[in-house]
Amino acid sequence: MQSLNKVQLPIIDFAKLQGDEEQRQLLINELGHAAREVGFFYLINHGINQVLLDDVQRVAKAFFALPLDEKRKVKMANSPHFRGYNLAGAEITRNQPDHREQFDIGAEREALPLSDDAPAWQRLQGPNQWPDALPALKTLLTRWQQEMTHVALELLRAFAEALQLPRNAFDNLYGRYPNEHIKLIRYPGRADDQSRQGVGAHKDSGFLTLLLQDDQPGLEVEVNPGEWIAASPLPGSFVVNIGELLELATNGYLRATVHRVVSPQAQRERLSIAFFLGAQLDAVVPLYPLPESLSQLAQGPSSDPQNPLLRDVGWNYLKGRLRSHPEVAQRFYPEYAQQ
Ligand SMILES: O=C(O)CCC(=O)C(=O)O
Ligand SMILES: [Fe+2]
Repeated sequence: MQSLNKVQLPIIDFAKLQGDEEQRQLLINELGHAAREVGFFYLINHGINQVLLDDVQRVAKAFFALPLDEKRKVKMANSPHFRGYNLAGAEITRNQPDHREQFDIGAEREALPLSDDAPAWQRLQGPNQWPDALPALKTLLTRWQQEMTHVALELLRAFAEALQLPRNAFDNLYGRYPNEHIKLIRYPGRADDQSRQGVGAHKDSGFLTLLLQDDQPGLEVEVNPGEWIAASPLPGSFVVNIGELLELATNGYLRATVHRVVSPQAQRERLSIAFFLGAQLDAVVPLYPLPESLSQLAQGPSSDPQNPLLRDVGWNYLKGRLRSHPEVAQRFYPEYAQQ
């Protein structure tokens, strides 16, 4: 393990996208390299106001500080749409509990009226659960979701350019209804003799993830098999990583890199806010025709054999949610919980 506080991942300066043509090209090349070689990078000058970053972190902290009773009123186990609060230890990655407490929201939409033959993933759409005890949470996270979607989509278009595809190549995949997902996460400190799995090693399932972390280390990235480096906190930045949908869409040319979080030491805690940009639930991920110079480097998506990828976005997303949240699975999706 190398120094925990050194910044070792590439840094992408998003302001260059607004610069002259030379700067734009530079940024697009850097982005292509970062995504291909590491699959993780810091995004700086992303355009989201520091006041909003601070407000969202503050309200997330205030949420976790609510009495347990208030948090339980919005527990995820009540929601067929996988929205709401989970106690630390409730989520499972690689068959082990994750020691993190979390609050999930998604795109705020009405649940679909379901016919008997509707695919189960249609139940993923629906309203969020908001705590009455903290009305600012809804206001701030709704704004956060809008602004983050904007940044993520601009980034995705820059990715398309880096792949020498038309700028709007991915537009019809996320379509008018991108499947956004926000997770507020608190990692409690753990004693040395306890499991330190904050979240177990995994790939993210969507297109892109943008993560706002506080000043506590813990996030680690597997840059080569068995070689982990720290994604140390870099103030004002987002840590961005590629999800499985982009890996799938590029036949593995882009990497969805495995990562994990190691719990803080006892008496500490770590707070992070993840924004996952997914595709429209009814989309099917095609294989995009990359130019020869890129496609010859693509080796196929290196899917986790324990967790094969599906091109049908809704099914792929549902599969991930069922695996992570067995309580919701058993209550609302019993026919799939058995499998
Ligand atoms: O909290 C973090 O730093 C990372 C969280 C993460 O990887 C995830 O929730 O998918
Ligand atoms: Fe992740």
